[in-house]
Amino acid sequence: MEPIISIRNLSKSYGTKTVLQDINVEIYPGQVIGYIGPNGAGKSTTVKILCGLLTDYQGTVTVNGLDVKTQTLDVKKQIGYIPELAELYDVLTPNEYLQFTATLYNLEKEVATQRIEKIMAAFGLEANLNQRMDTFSKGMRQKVLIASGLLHNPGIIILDEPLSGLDANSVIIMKELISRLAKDGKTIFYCSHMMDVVEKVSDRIVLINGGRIVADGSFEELKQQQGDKSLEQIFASLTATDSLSAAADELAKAMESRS
Ligand SMILES: Nc1ncnc2c1ncn2[C@@H]1O[C@H](COP(=O)(O)OP(=O)(O)OP(=O)(O)O)[C@@H](O)[C@H]1O
Repeated sequence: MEPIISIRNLSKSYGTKTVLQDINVEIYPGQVIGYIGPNGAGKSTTVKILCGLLTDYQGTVTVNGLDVKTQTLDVKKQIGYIPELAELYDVLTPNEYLQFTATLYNLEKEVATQRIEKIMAAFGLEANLNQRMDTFSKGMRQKVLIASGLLHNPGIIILDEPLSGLDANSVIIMKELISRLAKDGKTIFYCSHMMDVVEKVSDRIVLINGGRIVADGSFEELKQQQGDKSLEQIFASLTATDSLSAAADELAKAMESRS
C-alpha cells in the first residue's frame, strides 16, 4: 500500500534555530496518528508544513503523491485542518461562517446546510446557529472551528490540539468522532497534550522531542519497549531532561521566596 502522507528527511529552521531535524514518517490510509511531544518540540511546525502553510523547509513532504510545496492548493482540498486557535469572524453567526467556508470548498448549498446542522447539533450548538459569535465562549468557538475543518468531508484530517477549551462532554464527543472518522477510512493526524485521549484514539503514536522523533509505534509497542507504563509515563521518561517532581519543587520554592 502507498503511504497517503510521506514525510522524508524533513528539517526546518526559523532563522538560525533548527526546530525539525530529519523527520521521517510514512502514514498509511486509515491510520490515526497521535503526534505528541513537549512544548516547543515542533508539532505545530510539522502540521503547518503538512497543510502547506509553511513552505521553506528541507526534505520532501507529499500528500496522496502531491508535493505540498508545489501542489499546495490540490493538497489543501484533501485536508481538513483544525488549528488550536484561529480567528473566527466574530461578527458572523456560525451558520454564516460555515456557509462561507462551504462556498470556498465549492460545496452545494443543500449539502452544506445539512452538514452544518448535523455537526452543530452533535456539539449541542443547534440553538446557537444564528447567534453572533462575539457572544461565544472559547469552547463554542472551538466547536465552530472543528465544524469548519470537517465540512468538506476531507480524506485527511489534521488536528492541532483540538480539545483545548472543550468541556468534558465535548471531549467525549470529539474522541468518539475521531474513532468514527477513522472507521469511515479517514486518515487522522492528531497533535495533543492530552495523553489519555491520544492513548485511546491513536493506532500509532509518534513522539518528537527537540525536533527529532524519539519513538514511533503503537501504544502496545511503546509499552513493550518502555516497560508497562501509561503513555503519560512513557512521554515523561522519553522527554523529561530533569525529574519532573524536582521541577515542581523548584517552582513551589520560587513561590515561597516571593511571599
Ligand atoms: N514563526 C516562528 N518564528 C521563530 N520561531 C518559531 C516560530 N514558530 C515556532 N517557532 C519555534 O519553533 C519551535 C517549535 O515550535 P512549535 O510551535 O512547532 O512547537 P509545538 O511542539 O507545537 O509546541 P506547543 O506544544 O507548545 O504548541 C519552538 O522553539 C518555537 O519557539
